[in-house]
Amino acid sequence: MKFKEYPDRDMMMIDLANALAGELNQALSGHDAVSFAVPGGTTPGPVFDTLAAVDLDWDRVTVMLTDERWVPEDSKRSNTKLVKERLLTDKAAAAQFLPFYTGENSADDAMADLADRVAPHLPLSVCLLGMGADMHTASLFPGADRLGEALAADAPHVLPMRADGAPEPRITLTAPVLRGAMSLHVVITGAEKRKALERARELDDPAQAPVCVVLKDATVHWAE
Ligand SMILES: O=C1O[C@H](COP(=O)(O)O)[C@@H](O)[C@H](O)[C@H]1O
Repeated sequence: MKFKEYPDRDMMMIDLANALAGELNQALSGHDAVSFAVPGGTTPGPVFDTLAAVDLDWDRVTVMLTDERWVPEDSKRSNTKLVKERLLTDKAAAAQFLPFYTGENSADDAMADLADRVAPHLPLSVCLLGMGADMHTASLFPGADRLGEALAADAPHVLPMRADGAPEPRITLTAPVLRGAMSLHVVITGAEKRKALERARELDDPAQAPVCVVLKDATVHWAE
């Protein structure tokens, strides 16, 4: 794991956005189309604000979420809402977006079709993840109902997930997809998450600390 500590959050968000833009640009120089997976939640908004204004061949970039909450797009809890409002604006509005929430009754109903839609975009060119203080990443939560399946080497690309720590059902990219990304970053803030990261490294067990699935290959970005 590479760990980058920043003097403050503003510097981290700008620096990280520039690093992601550089990696997307490099991927675009070698491929006709590239994929970019991004987290939802409360942390990545400022990274998206900077990235959205970057000059890139965004029309050759497919953006997807690392995970989605099974709520309609107009819900405050929707990760799609965040991405549409903060990332897919300005220059990045030219990117393609691959939504996970389909409006079907449940994430289980959507899973097979969604796995087929994700497949052509793998391996992910660039993947940015968040992490919760409970050491979940994407929607791989400790104790989640299908965590074992999602951690398996032969896991499907996406799986529905329910967990005590998650107020609504989720759909998430699985461990092999996340681990297979050509470039992996995790963005976290605050003392609690830094402690959680240290705990995850001690445990070194994705069943207890799901973020461990990516830590070996990821750069973790942290600011107080
Ligand atoms: O529920 C989620 O949580 C994680 C972490 O979110 P944060 O609010 O603590 O930054 C996020 O990475 C994930 O995409 C989201 O669905």
